Amino acid sequence: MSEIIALLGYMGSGKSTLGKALATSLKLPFRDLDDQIEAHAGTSIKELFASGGEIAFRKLETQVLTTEVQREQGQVLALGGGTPCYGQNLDILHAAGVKTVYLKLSLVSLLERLKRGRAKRPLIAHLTEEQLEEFIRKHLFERQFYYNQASYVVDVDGLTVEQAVERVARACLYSK
Ligand SMILES: Nc1ncnc2c1ncn2[C@@H]1O[C@H](COP(=O)(O)OP(=O)(O)O)[C@@H](O)[C@H]1O
Ligand SMILES: O=C(O)C1=C[C@@H](OP(=O)(O)O)[C@@H](O)[C@H](O)C1
Ligand SMILES: [Mg+2]
Repeated sequence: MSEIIALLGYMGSGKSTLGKALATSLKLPFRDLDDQIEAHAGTSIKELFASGGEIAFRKLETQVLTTEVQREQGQVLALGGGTPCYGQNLDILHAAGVKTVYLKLSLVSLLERLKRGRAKRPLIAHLTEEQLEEFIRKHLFERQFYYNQASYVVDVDGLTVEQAVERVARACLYSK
């Protein structure tokens, strides 16, 4: 079976950014599940949430994920923040032999990043800064149950992109 490394973690943890850099470093193709969903739907995530709501988005997410894990060629796949938390998605990943990596970041660091990056994320786009902190605290607590089931948990708090990539690569390549 092909080697697929999937990055998971909360919104803003760096899945898309580190995924691309990790793929370059490992000389593997890179795919972002959100981009694949947008390509499949022919519209943006924002529009998908606006037109069909989160339930429609989650259905499509599982559908596209199922296609992605069946690829023959190895790849680095950046998941969306909610991907491992819905339906059978975690089982789909692990049953296909995908190595999953949880990019773990503190609440403070996530908040700092998401204050600036919330516009393109429909789940938090409408929140004020104060509401954002409350929301992330609770949401992260709920989602950690799923994130902690990843094959590898890598603490990337305070690391540069290069440092984080090295740590993730080491975790995936040199441990069982
Ligand atoms: N060390 C770092 N590692 C990853 N992302 C970082 C880092 N420092 C700053 N960032 C920024 O944090 C944001 C992370 O967003 P992104 O990669 O889209 O995360 P995700 O896909 O997990 O939501 C980007 O704006 C990125 O430029
Ligand atoms: O956490 C979530 O439920 C979501 C995270 C987003 O991806 P990022 O984690 O890359 O922002 C995207 O899939 C969608 O907005 C829903
Ligand atoms: Mg992303």
